[in-house]
Amino acid sequence: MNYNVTAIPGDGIGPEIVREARKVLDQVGRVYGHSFHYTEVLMGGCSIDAHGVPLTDEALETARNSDAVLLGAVGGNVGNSKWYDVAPNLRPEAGLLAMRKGLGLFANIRPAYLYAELASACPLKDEIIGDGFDMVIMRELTGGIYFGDRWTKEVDGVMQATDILTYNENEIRRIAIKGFEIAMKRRKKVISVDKANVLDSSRLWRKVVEEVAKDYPEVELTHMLVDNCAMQLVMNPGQFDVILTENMFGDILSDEASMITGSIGMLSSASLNESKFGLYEPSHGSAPDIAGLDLANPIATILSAAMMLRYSFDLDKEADAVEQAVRQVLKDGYRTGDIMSDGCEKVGTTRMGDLVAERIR
Ligand SMILES: NC(=O)c1ccc[n+]([C@@H]2O[C@H](COP(=O)([O-])OP(=O)(O)OC[C@H]3O[C@@H](n4cnc5c(N)ncnc54)[C@H](O)[C@@H]3O)[C@@H](O)[C@H]2O)c1
Ligand SMILES: CC(C)[C@H](C(=O)O)[C@@H](O)C(=O)O
Ligand SMILES: [Mg+2]
Repeated sequence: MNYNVTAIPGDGIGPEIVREARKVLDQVGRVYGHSFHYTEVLMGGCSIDAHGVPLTDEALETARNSDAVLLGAVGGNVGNSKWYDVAPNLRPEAGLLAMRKGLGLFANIRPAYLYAELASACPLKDEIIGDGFDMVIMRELTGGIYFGDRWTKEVDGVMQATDILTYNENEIRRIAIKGFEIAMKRRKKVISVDKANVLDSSRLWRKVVEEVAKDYPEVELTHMLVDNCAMQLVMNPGQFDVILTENMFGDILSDEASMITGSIGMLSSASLNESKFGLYEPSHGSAPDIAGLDLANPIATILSAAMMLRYSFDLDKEADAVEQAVRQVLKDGYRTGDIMSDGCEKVGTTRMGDLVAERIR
């Protein structure tokens, strides 16, 4: 089969990690008889430099008309990049948010799994790691505080900034359904994370999630406050199967979950709409501190490409092959710097991509 993929390298380490994910996809194509055709578009800081905006209408249309999108990352050094001090809609990250919203990608799936080989890269103690953990964070991606009204103004001589957090019941219901559906294919446990002791939006969240739960009697639903969840993730990560949560809580908790897998360079992600269309990107950012140095771990992006094969193209065998190849590289003792441990061989971004591609069977 032929698949049309919009490739968005973006900024910082983006071009390096997307190049490696494409290398692996191309090898999948050779071994399994598929062809992946890529159209590259600009998004983020590089688009600001070229076109004056972080995402052009043409780039969004190219993405919309393709079968799936593969993204590296966007953005510069927060606080001191040339793209920082501009209007909110002209920042690199605004390109990504516009793409998520424009393509209706409301369901963000971020799996956090501890490979046995990376146990020593996990900052938690052995007794906490126990038999490891295998969880999925189901994050709402097109609502909440990211997309509410915002303004900065002076009131009585004092600067004030406001960001509004709104959810409606339909937005909550559709992500809750996705969360329960994915739980049905896993260990049938949903922990819904909110701040219902303080926020009205969280109270509505809890109510709607409970309504949806009635359609999934086999799934065990519990609620957890977000501050407790942040603590439980490092105290007993094995208790989580599916974490269902809103946009900003999911952003924060997924970075925390990534670190206990060994490195943020390991956490893949899929952002899906109502159908099979999706945008696939690592959970991490553009890592400007290591850009261009062949230091970035490409595994999160490679595993995101595996998610693309599984969720958008229904190529389960091929997705398994990519995940198995990553596991084999780790078993064979190769590590990028972020997951390095004693007795392993340290490799750079390019070599890590080669090693995974070579192991596609
Ligand atoms: N989806 C995205 O495009 C996305 C996601 C998060 C952050 N960002 C943007 O990225 C920029 C930098 O943000 P940040 O520094 O807070 O987060 P970051 O994830 O880019 O980096 C945090 C730390 O993790 C390291 N790191 C990240 N990815 C790595 C990898 N693959 N291999 C090895 N080390 C890795 C970095 O070197 C850095 O030390 C900002 O402009 C931010 O807005 C973009
Ligand atoms: C870059 C930023 C807008 C983005 C987010 O907050 O969603 C990132 O942190 C992520 O996790 O994908
Ligand atoms: Mg994030």
